Amino acid sequence: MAEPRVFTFSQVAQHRSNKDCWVVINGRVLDVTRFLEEHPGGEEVILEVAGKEATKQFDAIGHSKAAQKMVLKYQVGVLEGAKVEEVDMNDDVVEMESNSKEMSAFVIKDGANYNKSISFYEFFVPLLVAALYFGYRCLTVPQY
Ligand code: HEM
Repeated sequence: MAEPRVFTFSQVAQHRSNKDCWVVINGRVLDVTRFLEEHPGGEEVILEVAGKEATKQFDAIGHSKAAQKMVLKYQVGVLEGAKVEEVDMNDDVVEMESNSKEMSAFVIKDGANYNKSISFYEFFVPLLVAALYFGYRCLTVPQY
C-alpha cells in the first residue's frame, strides 16, 4: 500500500473556507469540502474547526460508528508525527450499511416512545379538567 501524504499543521491551516475545508481527526487529515453540505450536523460546526484539529469536537458529539467510518472516505493524508491505524475500506463499507439499519430502527423506536407520552397526556389532561370542573361546581353551587 502507498505511503499516505504527510501534512503539517500550517499546511492544514491553509484550508479553512467553505470552498476548501480540511480538518484533522485522530491524526487523519480530511478534505471535507464536498461533505460540508451533506453533514447532518450542519456545515457551520465543521467550518468552526476548519483548518484545525477537530478530534475533541468530533468525539464530544458521540458520532455513530457509521460517522467514524465515514471519516476514512475524506482522508487525504496524515498529520506529521501522528500515529494512524491502517483500516481496510472494504470492511468499512459493509459495517456502514449495517449501521444505517441500526439508525433507522432507533428512529422508529424513538417515535413509539413519543407516541406513548402523547397518549398519556391525552388520557390524563381531560380527566384533570373534569375533576377541576366538578370541584369548582361543588364549591360554588349554593347549598340550601
Ligand atoms: C469528517 C468529519 C465528520 C463526519 C464524517 C461527520 C458525520 C456525521 C454524521 C453521519 C452525523 C449524523 C449522526 C451520526 O451518525 O453520528 C453527524 C452529526 C453531527 N455532527 Fe458530524 N461529522 C463530522 C465532523 C463533525 C465535527 C468536526 C463536528 C463538530 C465540530 C460535528 C458535529 C456534529 C453535530 C453537532 C451533529 C448533530 C448531532 C445530533 O443532531 O444529535 N461533526 N455527523
